[in-house]
Amino acid sequence: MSEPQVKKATKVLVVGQTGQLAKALADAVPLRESIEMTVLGRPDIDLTNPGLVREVLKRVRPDVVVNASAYTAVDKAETDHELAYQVNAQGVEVLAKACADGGAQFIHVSTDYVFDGSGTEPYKPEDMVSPLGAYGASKLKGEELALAALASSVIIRTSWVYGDEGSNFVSTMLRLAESRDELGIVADQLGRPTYASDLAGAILDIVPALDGSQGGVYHYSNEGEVTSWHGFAEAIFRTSEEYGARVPDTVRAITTAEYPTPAKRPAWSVLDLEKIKNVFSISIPDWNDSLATYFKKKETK
Ligand SMILES: NC(=O)C1=CN([C@@H]2O[C@H](COP(=O)(O)OP(=O)(O)OC[C@H]3O[C@@H](n4cnc5c(N)ncnc54)[C@H](OP(=O)(O)O)[C@@H]3O)[C@@H](O)[C@H]2O)C=CC1
Ligand SMILES: Cc1cn([C@H]2C[C@H](O)[C@@H](COP(=O)(O)OP(=O)(O)O[C@H]3O[C@@H](C)C(=O)[C@@H](O)[C@H]3O)O2)c(=O)[nH]c1=O
Ligand SMILES: [Mg+2]
Repeated sequence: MSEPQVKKATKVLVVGQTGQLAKALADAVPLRESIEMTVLGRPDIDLTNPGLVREVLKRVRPDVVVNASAYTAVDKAETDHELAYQVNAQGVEVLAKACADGGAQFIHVSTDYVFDGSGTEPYKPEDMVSPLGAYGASKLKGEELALAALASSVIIRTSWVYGDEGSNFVSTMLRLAESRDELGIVADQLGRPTYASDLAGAILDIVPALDGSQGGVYHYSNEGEVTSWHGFAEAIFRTSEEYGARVPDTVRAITTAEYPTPAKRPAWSVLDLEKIKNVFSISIPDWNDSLATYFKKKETK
């Protein structure tokens, strides 16, 4: 007589405890019986400390590592190249190598800012990359180093991420609206936002499907109409007003030239989502619906 088959849970190590995506992953995991998750951040794991990274992986012995940590300060990276590269490039290589040594799969998150924004069609994962700033360049290097160290690495580029917690464009808009009557928001940078909970859900769908053959670059954002930061701000205020929040009288559409920043940002960063949907059979919510979910969740907190 054969023993009953008990399928072992997949052991996932998430790197980046305090970040938006890491928190969304931790929030989502209780819904997934087949996943056993450990979430670690600094000081317990630090991508700038290779010895510590290797030690943690040897101790935890994960089946899958999800890197949700990064140097994400886009403007600061312009004057802080060194640290941005240490975390987003070298640190990722160390992590990918440690995965290779320990026989773990690696899911790494990257960004739309690897593109220069001169495109006119949604960017496919294989389209030409040419980052405009140090953050994007450091993230691109991280992608390359991860794939070179471990060819089965699944790199997920995403865009305009906002989570329930943490600092992001949505929380910035809500904060500014408390005190400002007028805002000027760039209307000539186009893309689509990503709700961190949706990305976390997709990652947890992908985890049990990994078999070592899916290595490469994928794109994930929310679905829906292409918008601009200005369009996104308008949608944020439309919804926040329904929940009784103070909103600015005027949300002006401005040009990038009218909002100078240290780092250049792509004018077009719309991601084509076909590959991730097809390879992993996932469906992706519309960003307007996810924004509504974000506010609904906020209200019940
Ligand atoms: N936010 C966005 O709009 C977008 C993000 N992405 C990518 O998505 C991923 C998740 O981003 P998001 O959740 O928004 O990021 P956050 O900025 O919210 O969080 C970043 C996390 O990285 C950690 N971290 C920074 N440096 C190190 C280090 N040396 N060692 C270990 N951990 C470190 C931070 O920890 P600590 O608290 O200790 O500083 C923090 O927990 C990143 O790869 C990012 O590049 C891609 C597109 C858009
Ligand atoms: C606060 C503010 C911003 N902006 C503009 C600046 C910028 O072009 C745009 C968005 O501002 P943020 O500071 O949120 O943008 P930024 O930090 O560049 O967001 C990026 O973060 C990294 C980590 C990524 O990987 C990207 O996908 C993207 O989400 O809005 C205004 O026009 N008016 C304003 O009042
Ligand atoms: Mg930012």
